[in-house]
This record gives sequence, structure tokens and C-alpha cells, in this order.
Amino acid sequence: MTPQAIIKANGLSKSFFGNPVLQNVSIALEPGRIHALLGENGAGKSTLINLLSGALAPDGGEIEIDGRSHRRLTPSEARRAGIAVVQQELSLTSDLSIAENIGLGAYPRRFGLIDYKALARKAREVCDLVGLEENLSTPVGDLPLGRRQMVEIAKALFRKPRILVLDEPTSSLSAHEAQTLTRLLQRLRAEGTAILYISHRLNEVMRLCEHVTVLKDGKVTADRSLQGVDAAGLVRLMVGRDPGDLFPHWTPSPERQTIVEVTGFSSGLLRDIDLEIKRGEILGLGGLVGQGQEDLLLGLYGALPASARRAVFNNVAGLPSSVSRANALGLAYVPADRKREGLHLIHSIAWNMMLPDFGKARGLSRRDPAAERKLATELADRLSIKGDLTRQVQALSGGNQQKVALAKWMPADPPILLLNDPTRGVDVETKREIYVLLRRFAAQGKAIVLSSSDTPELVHLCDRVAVMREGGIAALLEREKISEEAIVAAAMGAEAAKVAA
Ligand SMILES: Nc1ncnc2c1ncn2[C@@H]1O[C@H](COP(=O)(O)OP(=O)(O)OP(=O)(O)O)[C@@H](O)[C@H]1O
Repeated sequence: MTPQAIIKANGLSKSFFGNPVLQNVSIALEPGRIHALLGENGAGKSTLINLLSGALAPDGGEIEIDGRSHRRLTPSEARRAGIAVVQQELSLTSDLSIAENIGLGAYPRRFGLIDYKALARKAREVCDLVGLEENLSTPVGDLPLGRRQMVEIAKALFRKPRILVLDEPTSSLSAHEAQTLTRLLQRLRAEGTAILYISHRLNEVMRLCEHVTVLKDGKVTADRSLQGVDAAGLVRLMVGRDPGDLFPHWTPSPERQTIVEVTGFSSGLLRDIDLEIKRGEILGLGGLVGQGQEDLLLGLYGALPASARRAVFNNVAGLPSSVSRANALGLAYVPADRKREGLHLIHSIAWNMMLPDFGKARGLSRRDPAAERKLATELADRLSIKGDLTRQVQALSGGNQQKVALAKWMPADPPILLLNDPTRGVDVETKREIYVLLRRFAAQGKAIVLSSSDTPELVHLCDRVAVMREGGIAALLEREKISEEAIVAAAMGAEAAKVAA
């Protein structure tokens, strides 16, 4: 055993329905070290942390904590040992308040009753650490995804963990929130916490982590210090070959006719904005999380009440009054929160992929199962979704679920794609494939609106970027003006934006 390790997994294995997902996996976490766990979608990362947190029992191997060996950990043993996990898919209860969620399972008590005063005080402490300024009695269901993610992190910190496991913690955070998290993790490291960090954002891993374990198809293919390894080296460790450029070469699309135009558009947080979306462009939406990006997408999609002084969609005047009307006008929407909105988890991968097609006029009775199977197989190939397409979507890894949410719109071939963080949780190789697809769509004359929490994605992929702030467009950056600095500056304030522009 590594002398300093707090926790060590030894030769863990796990199968689902006879399919080996982890084979002979070992990993050792040391205090005061940020340890990256990398691997492509479906490599087994979440399964491994489910074994470490006691959520799943291994089929073989053992877990050693402070030198004591366990065949399996129960969740309460894991908690007592000081393990806290920030899950990729949030585990919060929508109807409970921020404070209640943070304390859930560990409420401070007085005379046997929950001590709400102590709960509020302690919850405030951890919320301050993660920069959550919201009223602690706000129901978590009312918060946007990024803020819910911060509540999830605060919940883990509430337990004062010795071992903190974070499964893609920044995937729904804005650049600013991600910076807050970076500072927090550096502080926890200095205080001696052992941190296991899963991310598909390799720049982040390079910046934060000192050690890496790489999983490929459920086996450890590298376990080493990150000293002297660059981002390309990391990709090589993950995929076993030299990486190409992550972003496709940008060339302007020839077609630039306006396909959507709204004037005085208001919806949700949005107040009176003017926007034009052109065929052949990828229009990025950036800014801090929750500044109206999602409301803009949902308002355009007819999923949120909206008004406008003037609106034209695909040569038709007026706003789409419903989602089905928006679909008929050629709009498609890929949501960020795939579990709640994008997918039917208990249905098969193939069924989900065909879903937008079912609604078409030809009707259910005229479905052609053989043609659907063929199409689903083609889509799965294009997005590297491996394995049996009759499996339920809920059995897929998070990143693969995201790919299904994107793939399902491809057969419908809509001219206007509204994408809400489409590469969240997607591995680097698939990101590359999605970027190529999106640029290809633009070259074919489609209009794409891409809201993204991944600033490099906005910089390298978009023709224009609208930076949102407080329900308005703080800056509309043309291609030559798009940079990380300009986006962050516009997100933070108008004066700063002027300087950057
Ligand atoms: N409950 C389950 N039932 C069946 N198969 C499962 C289950 N949970 C996970 N799997 C399978 O195990 C494999 C590993 O999944 P896991 O979620 O651990 O991957 P991951 O490395 O975390 O991927 P991602 O980067 O996409 O989150 C996948 O093929 C997945 O389909």
C-alpha cells in the first residue's frame, strides 16, 4: 500500500448483467493531492466511484481505508470514513430548500429534533465557500442547473470530508463558478483533503491535478504523476493514439440569410431583446450561468411563454405558441438536463432516437421497425454510441445519454437547432465528432444556437457570440472579436466589455 494513501481500491471488478464494466481496478488516494480519473464515456469512472461510496457492491477486490480492508463498503461506512461524492447527475430533492438539501442525512439535532438554526448557520458557511448567495429557504427545484450543482458541492462540504470525489463538477458551471471551485479545491488540498476529480475538460485537469488514473473499457491503462504531461499527452493516455485538433478548422458558411428574427423579445428572465439568427451560422450564447440563456432557447422554442413586437421564424410571422408549433416551423431543442427533459430513461436507446420521428404525420401505425433499426444503428455509429441499442437509456453512462439526446434530432433534420450545453459530460473524442457535425450542419445552411458553459467551445466554434447578462445581451461579439477574455469581460459588466471590445 502507498504509505500515505487514505483509501485504496485493490483489484476491484464489477459486471452488469454479465458485462464486465470494471476489471481488476486499483487506485490509491492520498491526502493533499488532487487525483484525476479520466476515461472515455462508458469507461467505468462513475461505476468506480459508486463502489468507493458504497452505492454499489463490487463483485471482487477490496477497499482499504486507513489500513482496514472491506470486501464492500456500505454507504454509511463510506460516510463515516469521510468519503463525500458530488455526483454527475444531481442527487438533490427539488421540493426541499437549499439548506434542507445540504443537511439531508446529517441534520444537526438538539434534544432529538432537527436544529434548524444550526442547520441554517452551517449551511450558510458552506454556501459562502462555494459562492452561493441565494436565500437558503429557496426550493432547489427553482434553481438553474449550475446553481443546483453548487448546492451539490456545498452538500458534500457540509460533511467535512477527508476524501472528496467530484464527478464532472464543472460540467454545468460558468467560467466564473468554475474558478470559484478551483480556488476551493486548492484550499481543500492545502488542508489535506484527498480529492478524486473526474472531468472531460482536460485543461482543467492540467491546471488542478497532480496525479492521474486512466480507465479504458473498465481497465486501468495508466496510473502516474501528471508532471511533464501536456494536454495532448493526456489524450494519448486516454485514447491510445495521437490527438488531432479538438476544434475543426473554422470557415465561414456561404449562406447567411436571416432565418429567425425577433424584436422586443421577452421570455422568463429576458427583457426586450432584439436578435437575428442566420442560416449557416453557429450563434453562441455565453455568460454566467442563469443570465437568460436557457430562457432564450426555451422562449424561441415555444416552451416558455414569450412575447415580441415582431417575430419571423423561417419566413412565418409570429412566435411559435407551443413546442409542436416550433417543431413544425423547423426548430429542435436539445436540453441541458437530459434526465429531466431530454430522454425517456426507461425506453431503449433506439426508441429515444426515433422519438422526434414518431410525431410526424405518417403516424405510429405506419412505422417501419426495420428501417428504424437501421437508422438507429447509423446514428449510434456517427456518435460512437456502442453496444446494444435495445438497452434502456438509463443503463448508459452520462456522456452516452447526452449523445442519444443529440442523435435523436438528426433524422428529423431541422433547419434551426437550439442546443443547451450539448457536450456536457461528453468525452474528448466525441466532442470532436460533435464539433465536426455542428460545423457541417452550419455549412449545409442550418442555423445553430449553442448555449455553452465551455468557453473554448464558444471561442473556437461560433460565428458570433451573444454574451448574456441579467436577462439581456451584454455584448454581441463578431467572429474576429470572440475571445475568452472578451466573453468573460462582457459577462462581468458593461464597462469591462467595452474595454475588451
Ligand atoms: N445500472 C447499470 N446497468 C447496466 N449497465 C450499466 C449500469 N450503470 C452503468 N452501466 C454501464 O457501465 C459502463 C460504465 O458506465 P459508467 O457510468 O461507469 O461510465 P463513465 O466512465 O462514468 O462514463 P461517462 O464519462 O459517460 O460518465 C457503461 O457501459 C454503462 O452503460
